[in-house]
Amino acid sequence: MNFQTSISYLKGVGPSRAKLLGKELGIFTYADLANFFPNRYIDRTQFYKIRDLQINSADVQIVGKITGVKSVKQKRGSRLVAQFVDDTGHMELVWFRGVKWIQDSLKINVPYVIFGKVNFFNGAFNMPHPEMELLSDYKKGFKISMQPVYRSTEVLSSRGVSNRVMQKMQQQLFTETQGKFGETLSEKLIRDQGLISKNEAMFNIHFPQSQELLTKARQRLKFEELFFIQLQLVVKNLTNKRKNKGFVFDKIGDYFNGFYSAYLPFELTGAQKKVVKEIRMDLNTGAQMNRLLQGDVGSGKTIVAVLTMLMALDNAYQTALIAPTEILATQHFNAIDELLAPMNIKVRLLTGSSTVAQRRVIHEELENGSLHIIIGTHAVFEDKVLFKNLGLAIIDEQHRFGVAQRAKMWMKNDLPPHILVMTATPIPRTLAMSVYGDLDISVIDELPPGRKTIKTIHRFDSNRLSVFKFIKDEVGKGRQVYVVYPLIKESEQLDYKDLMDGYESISREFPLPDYRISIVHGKMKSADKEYEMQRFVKGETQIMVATTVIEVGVNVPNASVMVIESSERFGLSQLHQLRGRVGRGADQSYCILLSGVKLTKEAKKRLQTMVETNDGFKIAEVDLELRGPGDLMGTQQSGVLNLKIADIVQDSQVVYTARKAAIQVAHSALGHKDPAYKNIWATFGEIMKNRSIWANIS
Ligand SMILES: Nc1ncnc2c1ncn2[C@@H]1O[C@H](COP(=O)(O)OP(=O)(O)OP(=O)(O)O)[C@@H](O)[C@H]1O
Repeated sequence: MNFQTSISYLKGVGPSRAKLLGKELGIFTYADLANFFPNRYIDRTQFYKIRDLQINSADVQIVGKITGVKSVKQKRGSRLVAQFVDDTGHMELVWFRGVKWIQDSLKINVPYVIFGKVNFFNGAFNMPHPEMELLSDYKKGFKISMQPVYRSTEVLSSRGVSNRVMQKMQQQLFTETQGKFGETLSEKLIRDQGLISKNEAMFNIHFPQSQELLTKARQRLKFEELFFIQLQLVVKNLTNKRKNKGFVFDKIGDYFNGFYSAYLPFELTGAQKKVVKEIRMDLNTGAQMNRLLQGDVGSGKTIVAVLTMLMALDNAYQTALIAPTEILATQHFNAIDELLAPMNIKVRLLTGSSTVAQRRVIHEELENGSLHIIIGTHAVFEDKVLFKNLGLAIIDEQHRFGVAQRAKMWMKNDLPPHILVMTATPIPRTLAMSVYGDLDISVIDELPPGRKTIKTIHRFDSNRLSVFKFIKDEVGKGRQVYVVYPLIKESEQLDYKDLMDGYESISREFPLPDYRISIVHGKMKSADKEYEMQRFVKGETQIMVATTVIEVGVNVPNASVMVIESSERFGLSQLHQLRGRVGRGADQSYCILLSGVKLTKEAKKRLQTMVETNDGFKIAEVDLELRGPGDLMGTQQSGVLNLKIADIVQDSQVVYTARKAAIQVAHSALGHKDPAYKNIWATFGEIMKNRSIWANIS
């Protein structure tokens, strides 16, 4: 027997229960069972007397005997009622399910320990479906000061795996294995982090000997869990650096210097400079860059992208910039083309709407190398698109591109291009560390100077007229305004109706010829969308009515008001992204959140957070608290976050320390003399399976 042995061999389990455990709880082996931790504990140090019972007392434990059992017919089926007594009084135990089976198994006049919730009915106390065990068995079990409660056993208790059965299986496991798990952390790490040993932690998590030991057990297991996640990510990052050789961009030449000295439209912020430096260092190491660039909305990522492209150009390499939507790709193209206009650099746009003739030219120029920068959507990923020498791929908005697509970029050349992923959706640091821990991360944590904080106001729908009045005043001052409607897949039709109704009422309120209105939504042809967008960008229209297609990246500095309709239906990061469409110029900007009066607790918190802060990272933290990490990152990455005991929000401090420790251990493993680590890169999977090996490294 070892910990990889099938659970069906554990005494008392057998094939059919093993199947149930596997299917419902993912427990296949001894190790799986041992790592199936309780999710809460009940104090079972206390024993009650029947005399002291009160109505609705929960978690009551009593020692007594059954004096008689009868089954009572009721409308449907029957219920089983047992008389239960101790030396102070009597009460009833009641069952509504499994009557026959329970009736046969109950023993009369033998001491039991019963546990459960107490009700009062027909002048007597009763306990429905008590957990019960013969006192003699109870005394034989492991001593514990708190009773563990295992997740999901409620669902399975009617199928033979009650909490009590789960506890018994754990006891059996600890008896058979003597609870010898093998240490997975080094002595030094255990000492430095003030942890208890693996065996002690595992025992106390299932059989807490005291509150103090339980706390320590949880600490130890949380650290271990986060440590091994970080270790995997850190090793993956180091492995990639070794394995994925990259182009060496060692020249900073005329393109970069020429642009920087003559055409940079503004002084870079300190944060932008820092990030450019980080990227420059990456490009020069001989390894492929895999860097995530996080910057809040409007923090100025575009210029960083441009400077990186110029580094590629100075070393005679091409660049591809890929955006998730056509609007965004077009906008990037316009911005970058304009920035680079005075330079002798060829930039082109490739999207789903590019014509066959345009594509032909682009394909040709990319292949012969005369095209320096291609900006586009997924169309750039197509197999037909070949590059002469793609040296850099910049990917905007990581969330919307699968990692597979990222990998596909690599196949376009002998060596993979350097990769810079940009995201305007701030991710809390702990989450970024856990999900993107294999990437290097840069953060632009400073906004360009002179930005005025956007004033955010929450108003109920009934105040719409005063909001219209406000819009009129702003438009009167020459500003432009967005009015955004939600578009949720499930109620798409209704949403479109809301949008069109809204458009109509705004058209009535803001009539021609004084006002001109654009409308953009997902059902329009992309050429029409583009046309409407451009009218707004050029200032030909003053109001833009839209769905969330404008969520990311749209840059119209003259727009100073963002009105969000039904704002209670948006997620926090979406609200923040939308708000980021204003406040991009020198004027005071406003975000008005309209909502109904009835708000859920969470919706209230979201709107309140928006009113209180403009800081994307703070907003991301609240979002993480409200939604949990799985939801935040989408199912795609939730695997990494499928944590057994740690919690990325609550245990953020542990994430930091675990990462620090993992970096140290990974580097030590690299320099380790033992042959087991010699080729750590190749054998990592094996070393992860047998985690005890890591206990030898510090
Ligand atoms: N250092 C700077 N000083 C002054 N203005 C700047 C600076 N950096 C960027 N800007 C300006 O700030 C605005 C926002 O920059 P940019 O579009 O690059 O933001 P972003 O990070 O891409 O934001 P988003 O993700 O919201 O599009 C642009 O108008 C840009 O010209």
